[in-house]
Amino acid sequence: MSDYTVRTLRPEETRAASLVFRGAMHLPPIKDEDWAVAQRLYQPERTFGVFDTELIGTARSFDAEFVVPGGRRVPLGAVTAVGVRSDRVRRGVLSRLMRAQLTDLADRGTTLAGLYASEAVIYGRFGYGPATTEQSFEVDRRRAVLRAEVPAGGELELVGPDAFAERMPQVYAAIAPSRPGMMTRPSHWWPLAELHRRWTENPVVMVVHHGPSGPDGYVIYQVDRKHWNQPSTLEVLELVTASDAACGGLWRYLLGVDLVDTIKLPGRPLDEFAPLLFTDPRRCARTEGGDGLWLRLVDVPAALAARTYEGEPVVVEVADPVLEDNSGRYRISPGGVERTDRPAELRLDVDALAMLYLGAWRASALATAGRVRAADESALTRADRLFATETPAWCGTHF
Ligand SMILES: CC(=O)SCCNC(=O)CCNC(=O)[C@H](O)C(C)(C)COP(=O)(O)OP(=O)(O)OC[C@H]1O[C@@H](n2cnc3c(N)ncnc32)[C@H](O)[C@@H]1OP(=O)(O)O
Repeated sequence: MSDYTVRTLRPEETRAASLVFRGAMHLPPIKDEDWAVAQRLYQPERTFGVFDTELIGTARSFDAEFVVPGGRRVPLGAVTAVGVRSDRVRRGVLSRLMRAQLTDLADRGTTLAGLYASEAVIYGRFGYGPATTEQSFEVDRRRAVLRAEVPAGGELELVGPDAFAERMPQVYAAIAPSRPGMMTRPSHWWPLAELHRRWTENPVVMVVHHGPSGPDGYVIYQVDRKHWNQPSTLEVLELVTASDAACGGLWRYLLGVDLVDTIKLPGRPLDEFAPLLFTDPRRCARTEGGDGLWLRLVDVPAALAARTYEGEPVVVEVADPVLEDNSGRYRISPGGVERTDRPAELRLDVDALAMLYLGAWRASALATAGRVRAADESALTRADRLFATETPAWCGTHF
């Protein structure tokens, strides 16, 4: 086994980290003219590197706030840009990075860590579990007709490219994050949106809906139209609405965009209502679905205490081999969460706890898969009720 050094990178080393990550993802290096923007993604002290003779693996995180069931916001470490050089994989480099990063996040008092996984087999062993589910739709724009009852909507504002960088953060902060699973977008996130606009061939368009008390919805999209006689697609990059009028107004707008055949709506929440808006719901067809945000409870007692519950108490024994302080028994009830010596009614690993945490998965389903071990059926029934949520969690922010 090689000797490795694992440490946080200095600002002048982040470009090498970007090169390692992008190489691992089969992406070209960031060009000189874009680096001034890209380097703003790097929150100081938050990029880890693994070295043998040189840098061979990296992972970074940035701070945000995350909405948990019940509406409270907790500190989130948003983990991204994970990559190991292809000639050094499967030698434990990622394992060292994950251990260092999680220990660091715990020392900083972070409650949760979150990431989007390139492959679903990577992060479970480090305590991450798929905690939100997303689905995608395609609207046959030329044949789709809105139902007459859909609200007309209020005033719309087309945000020009010059105003984008200023308006987007304002509008996002005013409307989101509202539902469980959403997160704030700190200064270390916004350069991603700017890089996307620089790198995409098709113009990115933002339209804001104004309600009686200010912005209450927006859509960001781009249209891919290769040639005048080929079908063209409008891809919705973001659609957030906080009122029925905003929803109706923005959908009327989208259907009215000329020269478009198909509207693609990727990464939507499980309770997406778009098909209900059309006289023929099949004109808004579900095309795919799968895992969205992966969560890791970094501080299990703080994370469990932050969300709300309904029903009867249950005693859960959590095993966390990476952050061992989390291991132990917790009595979870609507009145609060406490460590306890009472006998365990459910036993599970910390990655399975992440799958329960936002209500995406039920304890009884995890038990069927052997991921939760229950003393009896009643403990499962109580856990199903305790962790259930009214609104399916959805993040809507990629990083
Ligand atoms: C949040 C994000 O940034 S997602 C992007 C993640 N990055 C990528 O997908 C880029 C391409 N892939 C890579 O860079 C690397 O293969 C990584 C980062 C996924 C894994 O790095 P490695 O250093 O090879 O991982 P490491 O050797 O520590 O593996 C730990 C364990 O996970 C397993 N593992 C790691 N990656 C994979 C994988 N892609 N598929 C299957 N198993 C994997 C290993 O086999 C090992 O299992 P073991 O403990 O049973 O022996």
